[in-house]
Amino acid sequence: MKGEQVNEQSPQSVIEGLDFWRQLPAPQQPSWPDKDVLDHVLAELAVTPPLVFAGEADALRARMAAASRGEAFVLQGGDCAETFADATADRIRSKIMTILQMAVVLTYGAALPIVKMGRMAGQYAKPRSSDTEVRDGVELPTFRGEAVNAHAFTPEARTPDPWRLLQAYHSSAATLNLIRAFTMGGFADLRRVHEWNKGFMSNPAYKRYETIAQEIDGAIRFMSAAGVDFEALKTVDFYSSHEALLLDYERALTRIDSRTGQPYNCSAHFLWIGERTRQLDGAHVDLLSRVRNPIGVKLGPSTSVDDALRLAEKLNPDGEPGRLTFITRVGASKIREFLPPLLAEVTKNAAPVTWMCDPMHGNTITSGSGYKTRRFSDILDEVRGFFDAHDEAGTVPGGLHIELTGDDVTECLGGSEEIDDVGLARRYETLVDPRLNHQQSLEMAFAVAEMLHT
Ligand SMILES: O=C[C@H](O)[C@H](O)COP(=O)(O)O
Ligand SMILES: C=C(OP(=O)(O)O)C(=O)O
Ligand SMILES: [Mn+2]
Repeated sequence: MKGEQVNEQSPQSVIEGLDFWRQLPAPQQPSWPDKDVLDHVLAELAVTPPLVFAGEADALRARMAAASRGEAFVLQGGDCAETFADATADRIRSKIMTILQMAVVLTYGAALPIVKMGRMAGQYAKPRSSDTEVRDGVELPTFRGEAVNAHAFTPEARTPDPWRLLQAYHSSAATLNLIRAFTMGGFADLRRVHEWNKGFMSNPAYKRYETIAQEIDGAIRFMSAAGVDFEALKTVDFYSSHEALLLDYERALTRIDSRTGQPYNCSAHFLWIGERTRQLDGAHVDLLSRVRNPIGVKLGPSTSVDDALRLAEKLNPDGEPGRLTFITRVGASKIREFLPPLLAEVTKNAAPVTWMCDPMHGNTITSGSGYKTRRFSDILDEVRGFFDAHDEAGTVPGGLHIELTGDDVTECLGGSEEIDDVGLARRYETLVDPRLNHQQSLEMAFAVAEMLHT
């Protein structure tokens, strides 16, 4: 079949192969009402400048390979669903601050460099459990992320609009521009990030992390006294990522690298395939099998060992280090049974993968008051189960994938500030899944640092 063979292809058949997914089942795609408008928008997108440079994706692949060997640890975090309205300087800054602050704590806990990656600058499309939502007897299409439709519960808002794809591109570009400015322009200075962490620790609610906070402070003082060049620690590498869900968009942003002649998805450095779209013979796996970026696949509780092995074979046939990350997301109650056989068999039969833990998506519950939420304690428990399983298997826990925001929202239950069911109503803002707020995110970093440090 045309375009089926991935390796050893002529440049023309490589390009043709990038459209092979169109012949395959593609779940979770919007029902665009006007195909002509869609085609017009896709043609515009196809000639936009790439958002990332292929060489940056290569650099990230090398960092992910380091994480697979235990020489680095990945922190990937951001909103479940970014919104256009929140692509403001303040909101982007506080998300970056949160991730940088967590990274400093984790650097100390893991005694490893932290690979920093945002679910940012492109996380505008959502897979959903149901195609429609019913409120008071009215049924409308479900909200699928702002690249597709709007959240308001009206027929107009919920009708997919292809122009939103272009808006998602521009919003991603603006976000990435600011991320690059913040992380390269002095804002990320280690001493400054450390001062922010001291501000967090001044809250008595976090007293239990005092020992580790003092140790970090001591380490920074030591570095200073020893004459470490803090100027070199003023900038950080920060990578973008999102779920590669909308295949028309992802295809339009897939470009041939002028250096190598190879295809790269230039919408983000790292793309992942979601739990609902990881079918081995499906369109999502096919398209991502053909680009050179480092990629991830979410693995939920129904994943068999065979599924994982076949995904590894299809997505990383050359066994390239750092190419493939498995992001497990099974829930605190299942992780200790789920992970050991998977780790054993993948380690024995597949090329090395980077293992990450998403402790969010397997722990979603509905609170008594009706909010979609997660318990901080369940989230931490899944992370603990992830580390324990790797410890026992002798494999490497490569990183964490977290839904978080830099704002003071109230979407997840618990944490030392003890957000309870009533408290959720105070500031519940997410359009899809509940996020750790700024404080809960930092608390999580301290708790994980303790796990890693002992
Ligand atoms: O973010 C992940 C999924 O899109 C989300 O959990 C789906 O949620 P739903 O079950 O409310 O559709
Ligand atoms: C859709 C998501 O996750 P999953 O595919 O693991 O359900 C997500 O990361 O927001
Ligand atoms: Mn989510």
